[in-house]
Amino acid sequence: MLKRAMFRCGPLCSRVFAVEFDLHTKPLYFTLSSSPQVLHGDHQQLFGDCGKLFSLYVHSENRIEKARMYAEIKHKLSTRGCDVFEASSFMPNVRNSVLKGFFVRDKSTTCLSKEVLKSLQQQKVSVCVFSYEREGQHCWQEMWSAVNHVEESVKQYIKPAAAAEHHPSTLSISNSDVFYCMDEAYKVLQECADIIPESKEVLKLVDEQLKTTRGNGFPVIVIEGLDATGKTTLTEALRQSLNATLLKSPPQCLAPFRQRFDSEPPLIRRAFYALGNYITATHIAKESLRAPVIVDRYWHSTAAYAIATAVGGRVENLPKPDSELYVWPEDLLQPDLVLLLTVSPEERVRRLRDRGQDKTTEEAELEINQLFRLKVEEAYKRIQNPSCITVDASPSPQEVLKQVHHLIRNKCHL
Ligand SMILES: Nc1ncnc2c1ncn2[C@@H]1O[C@H](COP(=O)(O)OP(=O)(O)OP(=O)(O)O)[C@@H](O)[C@H]1O
Ligand SMILES: Nc1ccn([C@H]2C[C@H](O)[C@@H](COP(=O)(O)O)O2)c(=O)n1
Repeated sequence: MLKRAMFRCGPLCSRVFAVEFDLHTKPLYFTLSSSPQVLHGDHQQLFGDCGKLFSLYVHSENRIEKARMYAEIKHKLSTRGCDVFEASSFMPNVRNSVLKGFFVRDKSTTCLSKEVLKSLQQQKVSVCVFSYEREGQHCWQEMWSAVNHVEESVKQYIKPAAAAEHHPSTLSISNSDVFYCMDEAYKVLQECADIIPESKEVLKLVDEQLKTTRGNGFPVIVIEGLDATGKTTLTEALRQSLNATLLKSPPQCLAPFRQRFDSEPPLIRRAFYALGNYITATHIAKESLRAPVIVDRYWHSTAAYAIATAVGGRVENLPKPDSELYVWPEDLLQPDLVLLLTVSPEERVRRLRDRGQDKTTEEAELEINQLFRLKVEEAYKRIQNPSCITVDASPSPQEVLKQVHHLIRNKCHL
């Protein structure tokens, strides 16, 4: 079964592998060769360091199963005290050719990872073990099995490869992390209906919404931004000052299901948020006939967070600014104006602290989160049609409101 799945993904020798060895640089790329290849620099550091080195890849024809298994492995490995690097194998420029996995380095004397590997071996996971020959400075991989430890004696040598033009994760974002039409997100929840009963309730709520097209009504203004940038404060002030209707995405009717879907892997979680936007869209269409509408988060949030999560490491790994991945879904109601609130990282932390965020979460605001925030903000800015206008939200709430009124007057003639 495993071999058949791997065969379908293309022969190993034609695939490129990428390991997120250092989040601040490009992934480390390599291919497989039948002859030994001398390793230098980062390749030598990854493959030549002490400790046992493994790679794990999930194979399943069922995308829901695959996504959940991947998340489960990630969780299992993160609690074992090993070094875990996200990895992928792909065919250059071939969409949906990506297999996601991990590199695991276990430096413990008790071989903590072994137990995890054994439990995974029963599942649709391929495990390779790496061996490094110090004198010849080369490394090879072999398939691993819980019984024999090395299943096949065929050695495949690591051969450094040039960096791919586009980060491999960008090959699988469309309709896995970001959904470009409602039907694609709908299908995901249909596929998980048996294992996540709440999916049926969400789909029922989607079905109940009338398919609406927007008439010539009042302006629709979306307020976007990272958490604690002041969206709630501003949207409430706008509601009062413009006599507007305030909506949110996800809408209130999905609130009882949000926690459930937040605990699911990106494929399922993002499909849930995507459907939330379509429900909010029908509310926008209706309410904008009566008054201006202010929306707290919408598609920009769904796409920006999804892209920033899917793409590992640094901002440079994001899809290029002209990528089709930033294009607004054709079947989703468009707002008239999208404003992106930004504040400095220091000011955000201050606001989070003042809001009473607990110490643990605050402490989690470390560099890795800083990288993530930079990617979310950059992805927000790259989204097209409609693109967003950045608003410096550092001044006082009154000042921010004044700036925003000015923009709304100019852009929406309100
Ligand atoms: N312009 C401002 N200057 C100083 N503090 C502000 C400003 N706007 C909001 N705050 C404060 O910052 C904190 C976060 O604001 P708010 O809840 O409006 O942000 P948010 O973007 O809605 O956050 P989240 O997305 O996490 O719900 C609150 O304590 C709020 O009182
Ligand atoms: N339309 C939306 C709204 C929210 N999200 C996701 C993105 C973040 O993970 C999280 C932030 O929401 P908050 O904590 O501010 O309520 O929810 C989304 O994907 N799409």
